[in-house]
Amino acid sequence: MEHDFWHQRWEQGRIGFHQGDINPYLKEHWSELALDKGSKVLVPLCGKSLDMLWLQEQGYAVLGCELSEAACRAFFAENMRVPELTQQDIGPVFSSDNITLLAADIFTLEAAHLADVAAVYDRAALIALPKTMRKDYAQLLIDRLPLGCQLLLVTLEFDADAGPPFSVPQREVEALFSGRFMVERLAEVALGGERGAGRVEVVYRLTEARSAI
Ligand SMILES: C[S@@+](CC[C@H](N)C(=O)[O-])C[C@H]1O[C@@H](n2cnc3c(N)ncnc32)[C@H](O)[C@@H]1O
Repeated sequence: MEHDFWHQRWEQGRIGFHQGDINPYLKEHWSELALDKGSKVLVPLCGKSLDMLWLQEQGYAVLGCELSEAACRAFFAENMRVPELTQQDIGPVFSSDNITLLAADIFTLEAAHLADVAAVYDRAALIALPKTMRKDYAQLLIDRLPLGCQLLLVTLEFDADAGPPFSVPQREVEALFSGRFMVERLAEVALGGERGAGRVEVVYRLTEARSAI
């Protein structure tokens, strides 16, 4: 997906992916990672997701990465926070109350940017990317996340190739991540309604495979 595609979506307010409430799978399954409070959680392709507020309220430090600077600004403005703004090598960085958003292309992140990350929360990140980018994204996480990292991943499955969002079946999740992580399917929920019919949301936990430790 080209950067312009996403910048236009934000400029035009075509952000149907944004949820006005906390993601129910996050609330239900986050505790299954058994992550120590105070740990740092990476939220890739974070948009202005309210899930970041929930994670912070649970006692975690949040590191979001989002291409759109407008989305980063909207996150803080809409949640009544005035962030500190600094410029880093990869782009502007907004921080307030243990939430740091990097307004940057995820593919420019180096291991140093991800130091101390203990877990990743991916909702609508992997499935936002076309196939070749999904490979690069998974490889980036495999190569650059610190040892012992875990992921909570929410995907969509449906019978079509077009996107975003893209359908990412379990066999692809396994192929993408099994080089480092053990993939467990925690839950699946068939969506209803006109937009959801035929779509299944799937929640995975990815933990470091024994052989990688
Ligand atoms: C489908 S939205 C999901 C946003 C968020 N995860 C949520 O649940 O609301 C995908 C987001 O990824 C951002 N994005 C797309 N490509 C990106 C990239 N290469 N690096 C960082 N962010 C990117 C887009 O601007 C968009 O906000």
